[in-house]
Amino acid sequence: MIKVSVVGAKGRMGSHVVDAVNGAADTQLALALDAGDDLTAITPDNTDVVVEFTVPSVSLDNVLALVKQGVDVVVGTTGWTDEKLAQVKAALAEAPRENQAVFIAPNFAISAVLADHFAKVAAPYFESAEVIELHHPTKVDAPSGTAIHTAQAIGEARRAAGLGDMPDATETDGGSRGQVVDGVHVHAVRLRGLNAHEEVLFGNAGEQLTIRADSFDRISFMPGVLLAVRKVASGSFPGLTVGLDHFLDL
Ligand SMILES: NC(=O)c1ccc[n+]([C@@H]2O[C@H](COP(=O)([O-])OP(=O)(O)OC[C@H]3O[C@@H](n4cnc5c(N)ncnc54)[C@H](O)[C@@H]3O)[C@@H](O)[C@H]2O)c1
Ligand SMILES: O=C(O)C1=N[C@H](C(=O)O)CCC1
Repeated sequence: MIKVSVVGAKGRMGSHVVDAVNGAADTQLALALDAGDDLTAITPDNTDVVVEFTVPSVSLDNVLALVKQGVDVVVGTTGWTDEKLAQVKAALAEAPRENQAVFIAPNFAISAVLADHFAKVAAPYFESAEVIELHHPTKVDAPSGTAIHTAQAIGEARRAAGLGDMPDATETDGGSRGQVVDGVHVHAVRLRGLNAHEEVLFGNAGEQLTIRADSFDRISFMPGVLLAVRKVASGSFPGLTVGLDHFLDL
């Protein structure tokens, strides 16, 4: 049995994770903590893997504290930058247990992970690419972590293919062209009724490719969360790993 503690357990995602951990045959819930609870209650004695779904403003501190406490961490919270990731790597280098692991996924839904993968494959073949992410209006960050990840992957694939800047004659922009991430324009929609959705648009003269992923319900993230818990608990992924694609045979 893998002993799993959940941090952010009362949140929209955390509460689903508690149910998923309780429902799986090979995982058991250790502690379910939320804001105001004492993170030091989590120890290697009671917990194999912590699942962290909180808010971008606190996630880094939680992860650094948990690494110091000697437990492996699976993180779904967004807001990760290269600088924050470097802090996690540094903490892991000083971790009390050998081969400790932190796994961070911008998105645990298979549809989103595949959309990201297909976008990477498509990117070298198109002159233009833009990302539109659409989410529920209670989301606190924009653009989504997933959209940033997708845009960075497209930017990297374009650079590797020797592609230059995208065509764009815009001279005046009050914000309508979105945020530019790694040379890719990213647009964020917040709409009551939505959950988590992403569209990647690719264009050439006379043609367009659209890749779209729709997560209608938060249960769509749970198989990915459990997969990450199992992979991390197996001890085969020491150090920092970012992206569920590392656990899939893509
Ligand atoms: N990776 C993915 O697949 C995925 C999917 C959905 C959401 N997310 C991300 O997960 C995060 C959480 O989303 P949500 O919709 O569950 O948000 P939410 O606001 O519903 O839940 C966040 C929870 O964290 C708790 N919290 C705040 N500060 C805390 C602290 N210091 N210690 C412990 N708990 C604390 C809050 O009380 C709340 O219960 C966001 O960053 C979101 O973008 C990621
Ligand atoms: O609901 C959210 O908030 C989501 N956040 C992640 C992101 O920002 O990419 C994943 C999708 C859902």
